[in-house]
Parts: sequence; structure tokens; C-alpha cells
Amino acid sequence: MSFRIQPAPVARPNRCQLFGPGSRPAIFEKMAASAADVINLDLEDSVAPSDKDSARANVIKAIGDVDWGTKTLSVRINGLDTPYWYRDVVDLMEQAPERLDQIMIPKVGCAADLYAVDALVTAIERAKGRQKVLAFEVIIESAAGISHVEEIAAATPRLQAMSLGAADFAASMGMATTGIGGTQENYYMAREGAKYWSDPWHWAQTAIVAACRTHGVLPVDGPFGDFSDDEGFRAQALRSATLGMVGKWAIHPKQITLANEVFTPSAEAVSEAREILAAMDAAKAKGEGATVYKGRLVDIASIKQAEVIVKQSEMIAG
Ligand SMILES: CC(=O)SCCNC(=O)CCNC(=O)[C@H](O)C(C)(C)COP(=O)(O)OP(=O)(O)OC[C@H]1O[C@@H](n2cnc3c(N)ncnc32)[C@H](O)[C@@H]1OP(=O)(O)O
Ligand SMILES: O=CC(=O)O
Ligand SMILES: [Mg+2]
Repeated sequence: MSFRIQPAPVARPNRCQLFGPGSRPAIFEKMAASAADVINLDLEDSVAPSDKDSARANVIKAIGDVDWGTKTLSVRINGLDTPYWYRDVVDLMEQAPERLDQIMIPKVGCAADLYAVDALVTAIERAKGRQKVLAFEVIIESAAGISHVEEIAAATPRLQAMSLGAADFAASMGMATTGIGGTQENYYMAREGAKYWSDPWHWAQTAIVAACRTHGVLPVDGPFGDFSDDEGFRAQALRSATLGMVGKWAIHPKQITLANEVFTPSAEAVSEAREILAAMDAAKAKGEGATVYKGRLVDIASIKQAEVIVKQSEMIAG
């Protein structure tokens, strides 16, 4: 065990991140009125190259004009492999009001990618006298990104959240699928004539969670493309929550309720966590480090597990 204390991530709800193309301003008010914790106005892959300039202008106007309430407001800029990203950063930082909370940097492949964006953002913040420190979030969605995930998580104190982007990740890894997230038909074990489906995203998710938890960054599950498949979305989200992720993207409004349900600890889970804490208080009062709760072992590690659930529920309740 390291003597270093694991840093806590930013204390804000991040159960659902709702995406919408910057080229579709008609939905901005609907996004603002939604129950998502985070809004991602997209300048990247949902915007056609011919619309990049107008989408950027739409987004900058909407940051000031729309009432985003208490939501975390984020803009996904274009990747560093494109000619668009520097203009995204310069125009957002020079023209958008300080209501903008963070930018999402896609297709990050190494820590130096974040160093470059940080340098540009820092220079403009100083030049323009911006008071609010812009936060960053990143998408791990390439072979390089997952290979360097730990150095990316440590790259800058601006970094608040990291998502797995299943679509680009699958493409970069050469995975034989066009599905965005969820169960993959051909990823199964066979035994005695039956198929047992496994989870091809699991290893990347756990790598992201470990890197994030080491460096105090929120780990988030990215898109689930088939928005007609509620059961598939819920199963994917439940797996992500079980692994330690705090939320999931919605690429259609009908996914918001599903994400919020999964990533809000249930009343039963919170009440059981509180009972475990009470059982351990009673054990400690008797000088014991371990006791029995509902027929199973609970000990000092169980206190930390229970506190994760209680703290998450208290933070969401505000
Ligand atoms: C792999 C990745 O990078 S994912 C991230 C990038 N992708 C995106 O941002 C895509 C986000 N989603 C969308 O653009 C759209 O939801 C689409 C294209 C998938 C579907 O759009 P539509 O065909 O309009 O969906 P649909 O007809 O079911 O919409 C139902 C209602 O929700 C609204 N709506 C649709 N998408 C959104 C959204 N993202 N946010 C808020 N409201 C929305 C529609 O305007 C419509 O409203 P109405 O009932 O008042 O008319
Ligand atoms: O950007 C997201 C993805 O899945 O790709
Ligand atoms: Mg992507």
C-alpha cells in the first residue's frame, strides 16, 4: 500500500452526459431542460466538415443565451489530428462567456496532447483575464489512448473526467464490429452447445477506472449506440457502475432516465450501506475490527465500500 492518499475526484454529479451536435441548435433548449448532469455540445464527429464553422458559432452563442441551470457545461472540440481544434479552443476561450465549465478533448493518445491544449488554454486565459479555470475531460478511444491511459490521467490538474469511447476505440483496435458499445454477437465462449457472452469492453474500462482512481479523475462510460435497446443500455451501464464508473453518455434523450437510475444509488443500497457502517461502529466500540452483518463478514474495508455508496448518494442529493 502506498503511503500516498488516493486523491478524491471533483465532487459533482456526473451520472449522465447528454450529447447533441453543435450543428443542431434547435435541440439546445431541450438539452438544457433535460435531467442530464452534464451537457456536451459537440463540435467533433456529429458535425460534418462543412458545418464546423457554423457549429462553433452556434455553440458559442448558446453558451451565453441558453439557461443551463446548474449543469456542467462542456464542449467537445475536434481532435488534435484535425485542422479544426486550435480554432475551437481559441474561439471558445476568446468569445464564449465563462459559463463554459469544461472542454472535452477526443482521441487523446498521450500526455503531451493535453500539455499542448493546456498551454494554449492557459495563454488565452491569461491574455483575456478569464477568472474561471477551464476544466478538461478526455475520451480514451484509441490503441494509443488505452496504452498511455495512466500518463493521460496524470497529465494536468485541469482533468476532471475520462470517458471510454467505444466507437472509435473499436475502430482503432481493429475490432470486428460496427456496434457502439454493449454485447457483441461474436464475443462468446461456447460450452456443451450453449453460448456465454462476454464483455469486450471490460479490460479497457478497468484500465480507465484504475488510472482515474489513481489520479482523482471521474471515470465515465461513453456511448451506447442502439437507443432502441433499453435493456442493453441498462446492462452495459450496470456493468460500468459495478466496475467503478460514475456515469454514462446519452446520445438520445431516452437514455437519460436509464443512466440516472443506474448511477444513483438505490434507497435499498444506501440503507444497507448505513447499516454496515452502524454494525462496524458497534464492532469498534467492542474493540473488534470485524463482525457479521446479515450472515456475511464485514470489516474495516467494508466501511470504505459502504462510504462510497453513502457519499455518492449524499453528493447527488446536494
Ligand atoms: C460516437 C459518438 O461520438 S457519440 C457523441 C456524438 N453524437 C451525438 O452527439 C449525437 C446525439 N444525438 C442526436 O444527434 C440525435 O438524438 C439522433 C440523430 C441520434 C436522433 O435524432 P432524432 O431523429 O431527432 O431523434 P427523435 O426523433 O427520436 O427525437 C425525439 C425528440 O428528442 C429530441 N432530441 C433528439 N436528440 C436530442 C438530443 N441529443 N438532446 C436533446 N433532445 C434531443 C428531438 O428534437 C425530438 O424532440 P421533439 O419530440 O420535441 O420533436
Ligand atoms: O466518441 C465516442 C466514441 O465512441 O467514439
Ligand atoms: Mg469518438
